[in-house]
Amino acid sequence: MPHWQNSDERAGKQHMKIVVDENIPMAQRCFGQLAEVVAVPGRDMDPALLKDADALVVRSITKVNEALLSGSSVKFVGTATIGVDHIDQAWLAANNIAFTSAPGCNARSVVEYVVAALMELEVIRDFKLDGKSIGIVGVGNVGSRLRAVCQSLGLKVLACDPLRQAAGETGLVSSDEAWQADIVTLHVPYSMDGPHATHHLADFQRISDMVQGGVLINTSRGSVVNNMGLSRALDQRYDLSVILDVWEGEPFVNIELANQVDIATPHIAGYSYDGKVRGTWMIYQALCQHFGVEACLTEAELIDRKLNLILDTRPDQAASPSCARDIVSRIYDIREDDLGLRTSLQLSREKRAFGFDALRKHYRVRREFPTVVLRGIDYLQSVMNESEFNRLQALGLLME
Ligand SMILES: NC(=O)c1ccc[n+]([C@@H]2O[C@H](COP(=O)([O-])OP(=O)(O)OC[C@H]3O[C@@H](n4cnc5c(N)ncnc54)[C@H](O)[C@@H]3O)[C@@H](O)[C@H]2O)c1
Ligand SMILES: O=C(O)[C@H](O)[C@H](O)COP(=O)(O)O
Repeated sequence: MPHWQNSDERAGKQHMKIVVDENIPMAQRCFGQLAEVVAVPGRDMDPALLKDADALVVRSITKVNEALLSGSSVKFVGTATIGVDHIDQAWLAANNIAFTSAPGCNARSVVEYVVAALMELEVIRDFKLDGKSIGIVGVGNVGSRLRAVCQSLGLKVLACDPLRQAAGETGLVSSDEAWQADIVTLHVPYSMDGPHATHHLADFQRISDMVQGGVLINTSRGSVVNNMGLSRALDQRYDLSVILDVWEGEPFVNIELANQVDIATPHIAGYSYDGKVRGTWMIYQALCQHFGVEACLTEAELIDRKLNLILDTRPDQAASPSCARDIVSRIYDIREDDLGLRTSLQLSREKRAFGFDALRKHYRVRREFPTVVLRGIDYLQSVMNESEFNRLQALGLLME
């Protein structure tokens, strides 16, 4: 395999062109080894730009289909995301264009979003996580990781996934059972066809039938929840709490609905720094393989060590934490995302969509819990009650 490491060899490869979404971190570092990299906003990808390109690497906002690629020289498409509903995979296959996504790349980030949201709910609502049941709908990369964390947190997990059940996986419940849990969280791909289509999986009736004081969380795709149906249900069910990261019609957000829900964020559940870098790296690996080049960068090499996070919790350091949420919010403060979206919704109608995109484009560095070193663990154990300390232990932080 060629291994283009020196600049002469790289220069010889400049005839290849890779078009990438400008919001893909480390794109130049990874793909620049192979080709000329042209970075553009994901919503501005057009056929003229792609006509002479060899590869295209997108995120979820670019629809990749015949209209975009017909007549182009693109032979490889990658999406640095988990979701693939923006890709016409059948058309790509029929036209001999290789395709790869980044399964699981930001799954941990979504899990941490859900945990942070539930801990926040304990502050903003009359809600206590202890002793609750959680229905996890969809037990793939995100759902299975979430199940493990929820079990460590002592929640009763009711996981449902009819496709996995049909394939013989045990320990799953029916959809109806999962929807009777205190908390219902959706982790399914978006699909409009087939027996397990997820379009409007959560509709007015499903939501209206939730248990008293129930919590609904959607981090999958906006249209998995019928947004109008949810809004109508909430008109009658003030007792329900809702956390929405994804919206029908993004980058537009239904303002009335946003005002009804407890936590509203701009599709950033998967936006950990680690998850994004991992997504780029996975596509880089696949692209190297496709073009017969040896991948010479490791995932770890892409992580900027200056961004490593050490939290010292001892009394002479920052304010003393009394509960797990105090620590979680220092690593990932979900209120910043909620406030950002709500502030953007006060912009004029024309600017709101730009506001949504801008929040995502300029997203802060958010590290995943297992990369964070937590110092002063003996001290924490002495100041926290046992159940809070146990919660903290369930989160996978590196404790010293
Ligand atoms: N908000 C974000 O930032 C963010 C980040 C990552 C992923 N996502 C979304 O979350 C989705 C799930 O991610 P994942 O990595 O777990 O995907 P995955 O493909 O690994 O798992 C999805 C699971 O859902 C199951 N499923 C399919 N239809 C179902 C149905 N009708 N009822 C119950 N289960 C069903 C599948 O069998 C599969 O096990 C992605 O497709 C993506 O759209 C959003
Ligand atoms: O499917 C995914 O991986 C996520 O929804 C992803 O984080 C969305 O981010 P985007 O591609 O829109 O930047």
